[in-house]
Amino acid sequence: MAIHFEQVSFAYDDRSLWRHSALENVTLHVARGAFAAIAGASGSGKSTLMQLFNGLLKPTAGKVRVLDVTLQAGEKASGMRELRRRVGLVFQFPEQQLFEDTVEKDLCFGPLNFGCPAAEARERASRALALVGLDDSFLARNPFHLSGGQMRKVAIASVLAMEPDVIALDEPTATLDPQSRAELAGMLSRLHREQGKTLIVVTHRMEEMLPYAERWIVMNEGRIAFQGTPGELVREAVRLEAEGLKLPDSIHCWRAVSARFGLEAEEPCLTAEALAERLARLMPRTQPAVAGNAVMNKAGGVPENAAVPSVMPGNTAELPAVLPAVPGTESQRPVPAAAVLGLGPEAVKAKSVLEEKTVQAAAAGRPGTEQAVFAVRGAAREGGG
Ligand SMILES: Nc1ncnc2c1ncn2[C@@H]1O[C@H](COP(=O)(O)OP(=O)(O)OP(=O)(O)O)[C@@H](O)[C@H]1O
Repeated sequence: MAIHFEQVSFAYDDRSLWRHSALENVTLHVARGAFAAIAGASGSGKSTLMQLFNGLLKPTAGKVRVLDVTLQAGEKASGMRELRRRVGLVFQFPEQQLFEDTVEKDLCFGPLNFGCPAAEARERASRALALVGLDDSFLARNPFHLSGGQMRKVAIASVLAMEPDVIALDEPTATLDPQSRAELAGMLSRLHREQGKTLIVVTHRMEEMLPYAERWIVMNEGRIAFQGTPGELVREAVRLEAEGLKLPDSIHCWRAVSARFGLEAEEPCLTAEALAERLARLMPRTQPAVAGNAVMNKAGGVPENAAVPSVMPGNTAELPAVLPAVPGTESQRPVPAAAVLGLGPEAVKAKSVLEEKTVQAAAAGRPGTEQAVFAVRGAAREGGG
């Protein structure tokens, strides 16, 4: 186990008049090599939790075990320096911690500080930069002359240069533009897959990490509201929303689709690609190549005069080959998949992660067609998502 918390509580300014309890009775575990995500409302204790991972904060009650170091409330711990090297924390806006006049100096700072010889520190700097997808030409550049996304990557590389076993990042994609956010999320996933690092990402954009995180921890007012797999998260969705957690639309969309087609026991499809492939497999085997070319009205809803087929499990032949276009509307956006599938009122909850995405789903083994092309778009909900 990389991280194990046993009934951990933490209070800022403990034993003072200003005592503020941030964590209460938290028991959690993250396996070695896992990709975990921590979600929860602002102030729910996510950043505090993260700072307990490398002993930056110590529990005021309970026991924290990280790798082979135990931090017990009220006891002095040994091995803290090594723990800080092995568990790298990337704080919000890490680029604010860059301070040298070249990227190379910034990347070498940590390793040199931990006694690494200069030549090895430079090798590590180059390797860390490659891991975040930047080449050696960046080494000589001034970090303050880079784009926001590049600075963020360099700041993450400066933690990677320490070659930690566990990396915890607090809102790594905050304030980045959509393309840099997607790039960074993909880069973290690669780091986890190819380097076998234990990765823990604090996020309030759950949808960004849903394709990657295999374990979720949800905080609510300093307590654990949920921990488990994405499938378990979907099953607990109603309770979590009742407790005030806003869940991403991809979860609503899968709940609606899985309830409609009796797929609740399956692993959830929480990305547009996975959902499109699953929908492709619902298609009848003899279906010709399909293009969902119906259009939406301006509000993004289902056109009133669009035929909404009734599709039941085992009765998928009723899916129309080509969805009807609606005259007199300007939009040429694809019709909402959820509504086309006859999901009715549930689909209203499913504004899309799938939005604006046309997905090619392989439909292997289907006579007569090599690919079913789905123009997939979830039903729009004003202000949702
Ligand atoms: N240095 C501090 N001193 C006193 N209280 C603090 C301190 N840092 C955080 N807190 C309080 O502890 C609680 C948990 O804060 P924390 O920053 O861990 O939440 P969070 O879930 O990470 O929030 P956010 O998503 O806004 O970053 C909050 O009530 C916060 O006000």
